[in-house]
Amino acid sequence: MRATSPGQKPIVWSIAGSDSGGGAGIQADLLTFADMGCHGCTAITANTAQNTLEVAAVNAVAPEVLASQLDALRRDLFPAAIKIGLLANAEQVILVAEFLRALLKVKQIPVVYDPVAVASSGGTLTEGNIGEAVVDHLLPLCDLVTPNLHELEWLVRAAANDAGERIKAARRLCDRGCGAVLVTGGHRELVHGEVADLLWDGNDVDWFIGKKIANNNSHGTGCTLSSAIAACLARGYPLRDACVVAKAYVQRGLRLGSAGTGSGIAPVGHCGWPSELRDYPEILLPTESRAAAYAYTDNSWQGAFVQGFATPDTTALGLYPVVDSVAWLEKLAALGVRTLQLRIKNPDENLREQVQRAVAIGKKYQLRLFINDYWQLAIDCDAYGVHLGQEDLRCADLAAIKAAGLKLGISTHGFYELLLAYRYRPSYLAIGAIYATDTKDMGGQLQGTEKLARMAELLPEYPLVAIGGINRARAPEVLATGVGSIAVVSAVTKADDYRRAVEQFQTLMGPCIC
Ligand SMILES: Cc1ncc(COP(=O)(O)OP(=O)(O)O)c(N)n1
Ligand SMILES: Cc1nc(C(=O)O)sc1CCOP(=O)(O)O
Ligand SMILES: [Mg+2]
Repeated sequence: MRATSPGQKPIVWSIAGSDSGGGAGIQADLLTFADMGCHGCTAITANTAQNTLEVAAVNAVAPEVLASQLDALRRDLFPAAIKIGLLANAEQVILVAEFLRALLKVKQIPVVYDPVAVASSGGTLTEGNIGEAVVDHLLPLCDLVTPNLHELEWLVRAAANDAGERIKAARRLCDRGCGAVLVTGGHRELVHGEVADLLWDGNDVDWFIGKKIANNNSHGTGCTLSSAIAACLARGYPLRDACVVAKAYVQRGLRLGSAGTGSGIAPVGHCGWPSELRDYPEILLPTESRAAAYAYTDNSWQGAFVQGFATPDTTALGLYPVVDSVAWLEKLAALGVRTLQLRIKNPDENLREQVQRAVAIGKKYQLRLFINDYWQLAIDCDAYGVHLGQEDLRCADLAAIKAAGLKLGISTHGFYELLLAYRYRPSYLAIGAIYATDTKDMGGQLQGTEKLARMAELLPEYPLVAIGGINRARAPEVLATGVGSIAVVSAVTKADDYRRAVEQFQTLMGPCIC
């Protein structure tokens, strides 16, 4: 992973309380920002006297003390994201809301609010009930609010026990004006052994499911989660990617942290970027049977949930040109290219015949030939494999694709989609767009090689394909991330000399995997 010099680190503010025990609050936030490659700044709202057993005192700072910290930061260290934690009284809530309102007029910055009111040791942290001030003044300024179940119930004044109640409460909170709500489920399991967090973004439900870890080092998990999300947002991650990476960071801290610090609930560990897949949550799919326990229904998802598609003969699929005609397939197959895709976006009445001819060429040259989009035709024509996008997963008959023995490749754009697609255990996972491309409008969903390397690190043995804006000059940087295949459209089909382009890629990747 490339080191980032201090000057390049995104700045993240934490407006929160100090935990003298070093487990939660500002202390946890700064450790988290550092682990996630951000520079942390703080505006301290309260000086809490805490250890792992109790909250002995809260000691809110005076409004002018809080305001002077915020003003100093605004003048020099403008943030890329803000995390808000403990606000000790209604006056502080209103002060922070007014400050934010002015700041957000200068520039839109993601704001993540962890509505801390009660410490994990059970001690109350606020002076009086600040719930009304929070809902009226602060929520409308927040992009994400991250309550645990107690905090959710406190803010909406309703029970949030079963899955249906949680979804309803999250929707009600979101209706008060915040962008999204992430409800952490650590306190009550819906399915034994599973810690499920619920994301409601105003339109869709998502459940992120982690394995329960029975260690006694969970102090500061809420602060750490919200700080990790803020850090990821500061780094430009989309919301869902930020949530799953942050959940993995906390899971890693629970797994690797030390349970022996203090004699009560020990601090969660801060153990660096989550580089192991086992810490990442499973994305719940509405088609799987346990979705009922999470009240997760979505009629736009059809078909059965199936896992485990045919594995290719190698994890390194090599140079992978994506072309729009049978003629291109034949020309490239003749040059020794082994992995190819037929991607016809404007089909005419001859589509079936084109797929049949493509499959025949595939068999003649023993290609790993994937048919894009047309999974039914691919099955009918006995193709080697099919490539599907995220939207296709809702309606394609994946059970039929698997039963027919076809290989399945799935497109992904970021951590969330990667984890979602991985649930199916497809034959390969494509990650894009790595760079800007003129071939397809990717709506700015660019991954870059740093993120690609993070994703490749999670799945070291899995067939991974990088796609989007890759040319001969960029290929070494892409291959250095650990992916075994590069998919290209224009670098081959728009090359002045496609033979030379293929030869150059083959030289780079080695003939054995092409
Ligand atoms: C190898 C590879 N990766 C990604 C894509 C994109 O597929 P999809 O998201 O289905 O988009 P379209 O190609 O259908 O526009 C791909 N085709 N191949
Ligand atoms: C078809 C396609 N899918 C992408 C994805 O990220 O899913 S990027 C892409 C275009 C790739 O073309 P080129 O090599 O010319 O940039
Ligand atoms: Mg497609």
